[in-house]
Amino acid sequence: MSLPYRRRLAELVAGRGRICVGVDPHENLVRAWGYDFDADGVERVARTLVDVLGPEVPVFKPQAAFFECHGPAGMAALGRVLGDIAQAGALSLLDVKRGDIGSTMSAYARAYLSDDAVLAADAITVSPYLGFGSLAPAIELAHQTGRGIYVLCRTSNPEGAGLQSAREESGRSVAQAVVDAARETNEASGQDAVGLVIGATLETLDLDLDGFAGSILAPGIGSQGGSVAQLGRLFGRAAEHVLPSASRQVMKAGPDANALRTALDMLKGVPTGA
Ligand SMILES: O=C(O)c1cc(=O)[nH]c(=O)n1[C@@H]1O[C@H](COP(=O)(O)O)[C@@H](O)[C@H]1O
Repeated sequence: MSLPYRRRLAELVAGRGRICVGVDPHENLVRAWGYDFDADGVERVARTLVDVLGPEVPVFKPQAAFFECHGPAGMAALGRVLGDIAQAGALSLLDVKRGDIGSTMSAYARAYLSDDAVLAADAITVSPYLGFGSLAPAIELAHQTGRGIYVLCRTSNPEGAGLQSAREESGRSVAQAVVDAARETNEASGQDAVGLVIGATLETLDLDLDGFAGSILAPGIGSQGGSVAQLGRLFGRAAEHVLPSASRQVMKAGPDANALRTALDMLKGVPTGA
């Protein structure tokens, strides 16, 4: 087993800064970079991005959807992108948002979190809305292989609030139940392999994150209106665990390498909140 994900992340963030760059080759972006929107175009954009920014970025988050929509050729391209990320010494957080009954979840876990997986990543995004307990096979494999999972908690999109802020009979919100289950899992394992996804677009934090020591992915920077400068105010003491994530905000600067580096520099410098 390699070092636990949380520890590898902390070491990389200490050296490269606290930022996650999303690899989301949208059709309009791929065309603006001068390519057709096919498996080849998506691969060129993604691999150029990783090639240019690789040494300065601790975590890349490829969005699987943009590769999956090109079928087997797109999936093969995704495999090469994951390989490039590893070559650059960065971590790959594959955004697949998987979630299913436990027996099926174990196959998804095997697809991304086992050492011999074709699409092995350092971490994946998962959905807890079939019940946090249904994620157990992914959590178990992540612990075994030193990988991580990020559990959707309070997402950046406006449609998420109704479901995620709904209350249990006890009065606790559904999203808070996710936080509590993640915290308990981390405390029991001592690995902090379970992270949370909490959107940078939230007006206020309607969650108690005290004692949560896993990584908190905060997508929604830039194109969705969130800003790195606001994260200290939004997350307070938990800000030290926050990994802000931006995709289009960086990628739209390409394909010029200097422009990509400038866009990345503008995103770095997250307040610690400590
Ligand atoms: O899990 C995610 O990464 C995610 C969660 C969330 O709450 N909101 C969210 O936007 N995302 C993903 O983060 C990326 C956002 O892209 P940009 O808006 O271009 O930075 C997309 O790949 C989304 O699927």
